[in-house]
Amino acid sequence: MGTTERGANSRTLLEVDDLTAAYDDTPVLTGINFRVHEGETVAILGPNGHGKTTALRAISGLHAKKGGRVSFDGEEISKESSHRIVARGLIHVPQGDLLFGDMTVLENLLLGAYLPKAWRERKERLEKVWSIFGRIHERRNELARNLSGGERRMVAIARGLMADVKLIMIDEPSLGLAPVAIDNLYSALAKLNAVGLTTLIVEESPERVSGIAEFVYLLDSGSITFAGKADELIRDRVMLRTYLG
Ligand SMILES: Nc1ncnc2c1ncn2[C@@H]1O[C@H](COP(=O)(O)OP(=O)(O)OP(=O)(O)O)[C@@H](O)[C@H]1O
Repeated sequence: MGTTERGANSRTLLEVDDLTAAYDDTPVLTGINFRVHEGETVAILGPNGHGKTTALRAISGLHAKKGGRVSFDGEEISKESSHRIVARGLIHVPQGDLLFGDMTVLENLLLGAYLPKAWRERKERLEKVWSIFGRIHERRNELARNLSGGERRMVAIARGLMADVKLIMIDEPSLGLAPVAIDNLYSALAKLNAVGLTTLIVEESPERVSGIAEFVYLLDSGSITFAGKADELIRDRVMLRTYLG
């Protein structure tokens, strides 16, 4: 189990070494390396189409890896099924909402607690979810299809928190939301860290995550081209112009 300069006292929860992935013969990830330590909020940033979603899908077993090694909580998971990876507590909230529109908010959340331990603890977990996403507590008996885009995004993330989560990976939570909805969502995401959760967020720009991410990686054309603080990346005008336009 390794540590790096940024988290000398915390365990490494997710280790990704030389991960490669492709669609048929087209390479998308050309060997990426990164770490997430227990209790951290980390972001993977980068322009659209450069491999961020593919990286999350490869880690969570939804897309076949070509090569490399992924370890979670001290054990290699490179070859495991997505079902087994979820059971280990590595939860992936994909892009978009993927809610069941004709079910209530509460029913959607309970779907996230489908494994036996999570089901037994569902009441406590709901209390935790309400403490983070107060807005959806007010809307708990509403059909999901009647929610705003920002509320739907909150429910999708909250559903992930109903599982036995050790690390939650959230793919572009701000996608398609109005600025005020993004602000509300990010205020809630800041609380994930406060309740001790470990979070990996994928976003396009460093400004979005600078308030909550302790460490960021820039993914460009399938490679990590920057690793450091979000503020350093924001100050690095050349890097920003080159990669994020
Ligand atoms: N199912 C697929 N089949 C073939 N190519 C794909 C598929 N999904 C993604 N790609 C290609 O793989 C590359 C990386 O896509 P990916 O979705 O991982 O990027 P991204 O950085 O997450 O961008 P976005 O935010 O737009 O999803 C892109 O060139 C994309 O066109």
